[in-house]
Amino acid sequence: MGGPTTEVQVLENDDIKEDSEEKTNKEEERGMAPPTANPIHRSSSRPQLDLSGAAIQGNFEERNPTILLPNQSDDISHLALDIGGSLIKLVYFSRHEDRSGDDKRKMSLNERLGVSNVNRRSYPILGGRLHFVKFETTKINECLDFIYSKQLHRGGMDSRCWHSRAPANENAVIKATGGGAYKFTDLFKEKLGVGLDKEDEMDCLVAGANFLLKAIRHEAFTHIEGQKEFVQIDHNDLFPYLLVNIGSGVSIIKVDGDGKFQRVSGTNVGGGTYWGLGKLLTKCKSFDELLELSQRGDNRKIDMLVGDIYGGMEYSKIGLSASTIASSFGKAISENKELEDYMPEDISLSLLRMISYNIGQISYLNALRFGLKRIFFGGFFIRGHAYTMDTISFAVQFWSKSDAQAMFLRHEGFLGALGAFMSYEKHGLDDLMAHQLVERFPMDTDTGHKTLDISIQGGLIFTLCKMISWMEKFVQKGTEITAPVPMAPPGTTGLGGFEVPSSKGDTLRSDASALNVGVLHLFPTLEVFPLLAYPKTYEPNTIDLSDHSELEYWFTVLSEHLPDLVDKAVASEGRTDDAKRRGDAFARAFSAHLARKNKLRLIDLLDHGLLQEVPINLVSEPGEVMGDQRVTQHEAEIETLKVAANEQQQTMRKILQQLAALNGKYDQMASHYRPESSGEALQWYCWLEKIQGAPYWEDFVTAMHSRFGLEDCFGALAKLKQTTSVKEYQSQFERLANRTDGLTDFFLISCFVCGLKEEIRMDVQMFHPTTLNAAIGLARLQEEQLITKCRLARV
Ligand SMILES: Nc1ncnc2c1ncn2[C@@H]1O[C@H](COP(=O)(O)OP(=O)(O)O)[C@@H](O)[C@H]1O
Ligand SMILES: CC(C)(COP(=O)(O)O)[C@@H](O)C(=O)NCCC(=O)O
Repeated sequence: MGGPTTEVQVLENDDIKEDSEEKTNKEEERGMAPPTANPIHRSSSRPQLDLSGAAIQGNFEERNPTILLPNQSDDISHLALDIGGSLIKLVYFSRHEDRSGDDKRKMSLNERLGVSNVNRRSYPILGGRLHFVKFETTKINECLDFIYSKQLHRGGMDSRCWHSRAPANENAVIKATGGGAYKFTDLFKEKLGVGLDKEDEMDCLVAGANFLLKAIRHEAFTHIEGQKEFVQIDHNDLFPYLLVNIGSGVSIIKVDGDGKFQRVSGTNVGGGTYWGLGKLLTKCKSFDELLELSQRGDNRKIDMLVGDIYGGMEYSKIGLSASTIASSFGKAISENKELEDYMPEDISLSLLRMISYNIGQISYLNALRFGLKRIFFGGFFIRGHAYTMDTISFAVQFWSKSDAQAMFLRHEGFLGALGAFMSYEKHGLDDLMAHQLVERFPMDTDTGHKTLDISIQGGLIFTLCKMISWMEKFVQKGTEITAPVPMAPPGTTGLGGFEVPSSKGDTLRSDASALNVGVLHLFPTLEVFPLLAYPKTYEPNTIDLSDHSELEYWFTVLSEHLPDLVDKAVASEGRTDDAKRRGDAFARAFSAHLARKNKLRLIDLLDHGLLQEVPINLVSEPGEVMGDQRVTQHEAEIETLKVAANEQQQTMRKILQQLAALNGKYDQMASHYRPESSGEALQWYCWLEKIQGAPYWEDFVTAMHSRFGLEDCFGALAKLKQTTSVKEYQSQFERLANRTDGLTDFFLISCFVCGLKEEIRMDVQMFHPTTLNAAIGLARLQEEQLITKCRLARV
């Protein structure tokens, strides 16, 4: 891999194109310092960063997945950098509104209905994501171009539009850590017109690791003999631990708390050594190429084993089997061979094993010094590579006799950059109370709104789409919850023997993965409106808000007095930090709720918990035995959707009743799909309810379909099978997919791949495509190969 060294997790080509087009219109010269801007500034009134409820967005296999910040209300425009010896790491925040590519097609509900969010100014519901991007340090200009094209140094594209006439800020700074923060200060000033506000590298590594370990579920995992298992971290029992950051060099840090740590050791044999030596010895052009080579290598061709020294025997007295490596690269001295006589594959594997094992061993010895049992490994040397992790784990396990455990982090290389990002707000992580706020006020991951609230306002098809998309997320959540969380120490694998490991990391997963399966927290609680004086005797349905002026009145009262209300609530709890945080979260959730002002009863305005808790244990796990058949992941998902849909009947009934109250919304929806049906839908629904009562969801959808002839695109999509060429299948699939809305990429890819002919599907599945385009491309490739094979066979 010579060229594609830039690995961007979320960037889509369209984005680059679009951004740079806009840019060339506005700026004449590429790479010049910007004349005007809304730069990231340093001021005491800087908007607050809210990391509460942070959760990974992406499937379990994805590395460096984006992190959702569902409760981020202030419009922050943070970008932070870690400029290391080998790579530059960027972490930046984007709001949900900052849509790109596909998202732009999907209008927000309010846009569709022409409703403006009146509360936005006082309590904007933003939410957003943390993005993770990396570049080679030697190609720093690409990084500068990226920042420039996205205007990240000025707070992102949107802010530029809003404030394009704002004067330049001479003191604009970006938080940066790593050696490059010193080395490249002038370059950043010259090219982007911003200063680099330097943060200590070790401080940042520790802050980033603590954040991930405390606040992000499914971040840490063990990797033993090819088996990856997530580790549940107990926030209250995290410290002390050993943090080993394997970057160009290796830093070994004993972490005792937030901001409490000591760099206890390090080694200069690290990632830079593997990449540097490997490049010289194999002539590889990129790190990934070197890593890929190792997957086909056999280190015994070049490593000297105990058996080579002991004439095929083991040295059992000191516990060394014949296959134990006695000396890495040792065979090269005793054989009359030149470098060219060795396979680059074998050299790469031997080197990788030597360095990984050595780091694992040194790390354990340091853990032993301080009596630590848990060692977390970060840094981009690891690159999520199975063999590297297995080797490190093996070394720790072997030398500690299974007493210590090696664990890895999904955001392995971004610890420093995350720490720098967090240094914009230097608050302790103990403040965060991870997951708490989001559980109280669950947000929709795409919109930042409460999950089902948004569905209630929408047209029915939109609601249906949202439900399905929501249920997919629910499935994901359910799987997370029901998945076993191993805490037991790993077993031993043998007596010092280091056979050629079975797993060399079969496929090197691309970093540029952008699966969009979010994590929702589905535990809303029904609570009495906080400031009711006499909750027990309050009869909520006394005021009918079908009178528009009544509605306006109550709406104004509730929204205008929201700040006072929150203030009183916070004061009633002694203005503690916790009370303030909860007050703020309540205000945001409640203002979103009020934005749905087409409510008829006061109770609806006051009630911000429509959803009842959904029983999670109904979710079937992939691979679970159903009757005689093991269901595939996809089938399990569909099954789960059905189960979840049935479980939702009661809730759906409520929602449908409310939908009926939203005068004309049915008609909007129906006319959208069949213009001539305008005006009929509400009438039809009233009649339906009259003859059979509020319908169950499935009955309703069926009735709706037969009455208005709406196509069940979702069902059809899930059932669609390839019968002719991939091209034809692709067209059919796209036709149906175009008529749906709100389906996640994960669902679409899964449907597409499952519908492929078996001989094509198997190969496509092997590559775990992370975008629909990739899946289509792979399917076509596989089809071509099959055709060629057939042709050749005939010849
Ligand atoms: N695409 C890549 N290009 C170069 N090195 C990479 C790449 N991916 C992983 N690495 C490995 O990661 C190491 C750098 O890790 P990192 O944590 O970024 O450290 P640093 O801060 O020193 O740059 C490199 O020395 C190399 O071993
Ligand atoms: C100097 C460094 C902290 C720089 O960090 P890096 O860019 O490698 O991530 C690191 O390379 C290191 O800790 N090297 C090991 C030096 C030693 O202890 O021998």
